[in-house]
Formats: sequence, C-alpha cells, structure tokens
Amino acid sequence: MSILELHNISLRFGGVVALDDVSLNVPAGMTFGLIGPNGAGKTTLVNVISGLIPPNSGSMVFDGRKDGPWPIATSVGYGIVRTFQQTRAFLGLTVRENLRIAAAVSPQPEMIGDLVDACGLAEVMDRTASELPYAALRHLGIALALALRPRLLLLDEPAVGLSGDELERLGHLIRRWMDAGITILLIEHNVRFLMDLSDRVAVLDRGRLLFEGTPEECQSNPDVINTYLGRGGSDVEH
Ligand SMILES: Nc1ncnc2c1ncn2[C@@H]1O[C@H](COP(=O)(O)OP(=O)(O)OP(=O)(O)O)[C@@H](O)[C@H]1O
Repeated sequence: MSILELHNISLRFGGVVALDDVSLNVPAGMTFGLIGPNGAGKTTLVNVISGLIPPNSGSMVFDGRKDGPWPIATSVGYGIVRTFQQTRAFLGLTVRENLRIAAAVSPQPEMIGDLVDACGLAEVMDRTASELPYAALRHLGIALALALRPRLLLLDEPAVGLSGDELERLGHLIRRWMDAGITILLIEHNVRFLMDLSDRVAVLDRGRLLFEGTPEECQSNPDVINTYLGRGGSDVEH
C-alpha cells in the first residue's frame, strides 16, 4: 500500500519548469531514494510534499486522504517531517535546550533519551549548537525531526559533508528507523550510500520523472546511466 501518491505534479518558477507532470507512489514502510542531477527538482518536490510550496497543478494523497496539495500545518499533522540541506536548529541554544523544545512538542517525549543515544549526542549535550562539529549538528537536525515521530521522513541530502565513521553512523540510524516502520524519502548525491539503503529508487531529470524501480534496475538503466550515473553521479559526495 502507498503512504504517499503524487499525481501529475507540475511547478514553475517563472520560466523555469522545476517539476513537470511528476507522478509517483511511495510504498508504506519503504525507503525510497530520489536522485538526479543538480537542478533536477528533487528539493522542490520535497518542498511540495511538505507543504512549503504549492504546485501549479496536480494532486497528492497521504495514507488515503485525497486532500493534497496541502499546507504545511496539514502535512505536519499527517506526520510528514523533513530535514533541510542546511540544518535547522536553535543555533544559540545548547543541544540539551534544543531537545527540551523538541520534547515539548513531541507526541512521545520519553523517546528523546533514546534519540540522544542513537544520534550520538550524549557527549555534546551542553555545547551550543553553533559550536558543534559539522556531523554532530547534522545529527542534531535529524534528532529534532525524529522527535516529531514522523510517519514519512523526508531526508534532503543528509550525508553531505560526512565521510567514514560518520557516514556509517548515519546509515545505521536510517536502518533503525526503517526497522521501526518509518517510511523514508531519501535525497542523496552519494549514490552508493543511497542505493545500499533504498528499496526503490526514482530519478528526476529537468523536472521529469526519468525512471522508477529497484536499485539494481536503476543502476543498469541506459537512460539513467546517460543522464546521471555515467557522468560521475555515483561518486559525487558534495
Ligand atoms: N525559489 C526558487 N525560485 C526560482 N527558481 C527556483 C527556486 N527553487 C528552485 N528553483 C529552480 O528549480 C529547479 C529545480 O531546483 P531544485 O533545487 O529542486 O533541484 P535539485 O534537484 O534539488 O538540485 P540540487 O541537487 O542541486 O539540490 C532549478 O532550475 C532551480 O534553479
């Protein structure tokens, strides 16, 4: 069963067609990878799903509710939660204070302690967010998103700037949420990382859906290789 259905979503910014008649089904409980060249429309699609930007046309269904496109308040109520390429946290506050605020709005505040451990934040609880090492700040952003107990978690390039152990930790974290039944839409230029985690993959190119299928099918699809993977997409880790 699909938790999210997108039907013929189009969005223009002036003369730029950012999304061109995109239709997609995201199955419940799966990790769904979304890749494509720079400017393909990936972040714009996440902005539409999370209610940040209304599309010009098209409709969306979440868990059987046929009322999309929806405003951001509705998407939050549905349990659609996103992270941003630039981590959103209260930078002047400590990690502990950030998490206290998250606990105040969390439907399950007792899980914050578990999130602290899972996201590796225990040793930086009293540090100001603005002073955190890059990887810890990204993990804080993810912990804040998870505190909202998402049903659909939209991760926009969570691996940017991470390598080695940090990347491995993020992979473990994502697998944990997959095991907990959270549906994940993962945008990532680190294609190896994305293919390892995803059950299905979609490819956007200049706003259009170029491909949708399994990671194996994706990596052997000639159109995907021509437009993205063959141009070094699998090694881009910016
Ligand atoms: N607020 C905006 N105003 C005008 N044009 C925009 C805006 N946001 C995105 N665009 C344009 O829409 C297109 C899709 O951009 P988008 O950021 O969704 O691509 P992307 O696939 O996420 O790229 P990247 O991998 O570089 O993050 C691009 O041509 C971009 O310049």
